[in-house]
Amino acid sequence: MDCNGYHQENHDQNLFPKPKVLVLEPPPVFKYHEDKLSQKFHFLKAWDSPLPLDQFLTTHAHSVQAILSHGTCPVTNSTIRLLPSLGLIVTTSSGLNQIDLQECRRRGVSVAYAGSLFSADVADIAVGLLIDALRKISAGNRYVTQGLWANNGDFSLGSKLGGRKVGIVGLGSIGLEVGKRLEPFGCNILYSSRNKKSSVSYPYYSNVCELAANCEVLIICCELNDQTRHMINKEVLLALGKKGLIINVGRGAIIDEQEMVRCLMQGEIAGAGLDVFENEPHVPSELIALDNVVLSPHRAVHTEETLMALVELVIGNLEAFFSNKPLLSPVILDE
Ligand SMILES: O=CC(=O)O
Repeated sequence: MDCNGYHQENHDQNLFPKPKVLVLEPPPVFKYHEDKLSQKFHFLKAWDSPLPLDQFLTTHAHSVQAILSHGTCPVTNSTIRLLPSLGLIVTTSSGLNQIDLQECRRRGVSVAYAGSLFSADVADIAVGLLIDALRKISAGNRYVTQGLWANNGDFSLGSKLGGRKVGIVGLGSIGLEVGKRLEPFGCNILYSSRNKKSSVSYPYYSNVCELAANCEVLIICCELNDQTRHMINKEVLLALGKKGLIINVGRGAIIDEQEMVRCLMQGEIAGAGLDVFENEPHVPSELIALDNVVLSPHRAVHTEETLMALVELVIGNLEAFFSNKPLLSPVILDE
C-alpha cells in the first residue's frame, strides 16, 4: 500500500476500502459507465445529498483527496478551499474554463483532463454542422416532415461546400482535425490562433476580425478564457458579413450570443451551426425559431466509443494519483 492508502491489486473492500472521490454534479459519463467506475472508487455524490453543498463538503472535507468533474460543472475556489486534503481534480472535459486553475496552482492541486481524446469527434460535428447549415439538411427535414413538400411548397437553394473559404479560430488539435477534414472537400482554409503554426501552410491572421473579413465561414474551435470571452463580437460578425456562416464547437461564451442572435435575425450574417451556448442548457428562443440555424445539445464530444476510452482515462488518472504515479493526462499549470 502506498502513502495515499491505495492498493492497486486489492479488490477486497473490507480490507482496503475504495478511495473516495467527490462528485459535485453527475458527469455525463456516469449515465453510461457509473457501474464500472464504482467498482474502483467510492463516489461521494454531492448532488444526491440532502445537505447543502457547503455542509456536505465540510462533512467530508478531510476524506476528499480527489474530485471527478466535467465540462459544465464549476469547481470554484470556495469549493477547493473547503477541501484541505484535495490533491487532484479529474475532469472528463477537454475544456478547463470551469475550474479555478489559479487556485489549483496556488494550492498545488493537480488537474487531469481529456486532452485531445475528443478532437476527432468534435471536428466531425463541426463539419456536420457546416454541411447542414450550407445544404439545409435539418431545414429540409422539417420541410418534409411538416408536409410542406407534399403541399407543393418551395424549398430554398443551399450553397456549395467546395471552394468555400473557411476561417478556423483556434488551430489546436480540434482546429487541425477540422482543417484535415475540410481540405479534401475543396475548402480553402485560413486560421487565427495565439501563434502562427509552422506545421501548416494555411494563411494566418493574428486578428480574428481580419480573418472574418477574409472568409465565408468561421469555425470556432478555441478554448474559453479571459482573452477569448466574447471575442466574436459585433465587429467580427459584421466583418464576416451577410453571406457568412458561424459554426461553434468551442464554448458558447466565446461568441457574444445576444449580438449573434441580433445579426442572425437582421440578416447581418447568413446562418449558424451551434453545439454550445452561453447559458446551457438554455438556448435563446430566437435561435430555436430561426430556420437558418442548426442546433445541437453540446454533444460534439460524446460518442459511444470515445466515452469508453474516457472511462479508461478517468480510471487511469485516479489510479495513478492514488498510487503516487504520474497522471496519464495532466494539465500543465504554468506559473
Ligand atoms: O465540451 C466538452 C469538453 O470540453 O470536453
